[in-house]
Amino acid sequence: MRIDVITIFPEYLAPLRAALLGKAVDRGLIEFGVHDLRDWTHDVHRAVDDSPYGGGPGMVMKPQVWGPALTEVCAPRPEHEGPPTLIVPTPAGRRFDQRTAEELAECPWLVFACGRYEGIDERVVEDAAERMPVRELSIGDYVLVGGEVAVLTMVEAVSRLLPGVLGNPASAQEDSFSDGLLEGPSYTRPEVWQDRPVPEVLRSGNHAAIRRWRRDQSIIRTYHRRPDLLAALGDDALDKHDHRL
Ligand SMILES: Nc1c(O)cccc1[N+](=O)[O-]
Repeated sequence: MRIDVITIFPEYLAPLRAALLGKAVDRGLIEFGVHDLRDWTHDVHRAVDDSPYGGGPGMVMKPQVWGPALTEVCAPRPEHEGPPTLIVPTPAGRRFDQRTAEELAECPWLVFACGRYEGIDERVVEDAAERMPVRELSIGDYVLVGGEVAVLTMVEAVSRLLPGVLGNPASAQEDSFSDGLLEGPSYTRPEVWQDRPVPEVLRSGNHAAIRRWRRDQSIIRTYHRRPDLLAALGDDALDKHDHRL
């Protein structure tokens, strides 16, 4: 997979080359390109924004800067048959969740456009959508200063699903949300800590009972913390177990 990021703060994306992702890059599983949006400015102040039409607070990012940047960064590449998928992190986007991460993990080439201030002139996305798939995505209902943190979040959630990136591929299948439920509690040694024992079933060696206990704990935790996820699952997904919530 190739991932390009366009931003006015390239240094914000340094974590992409650290730890797990850095190893994936070293092993050729992911190719990163980080681009400074100001490289496509033409004035002495290297301005990337201007005041909004219609008035209002804040500034809007200029189409005359974003347009050429996207044209160049998204230009056809010999190693890719088609155009990239353009991802625009925005509080006004559709929710980015595990299913979205799974969909994006199937894309051979992603380009992330990091907006700042009040966002990017709407015509930039309209124009890009005539040449490539565009997805405006939100990682949550809160206000950030820009899209860079959202890009780091999405890139990690997507990259860990790529074959070979995680040491144990099974963990990508068993973690929270992979089956629509929250992950239940986890324990490790010692057997007793602060007079708190590890649940006996986990030490029983009875793998069927352990699977059942873990499933019940996931359902109970999801019921108390994220009932919206349970509602989305529907009854048939929960009928496998006789459980007490
Ligand atoms: N929430 C937010 C924001 O305030 C600014 C850029 C991106 C996002 N987001 O992806 O959720």
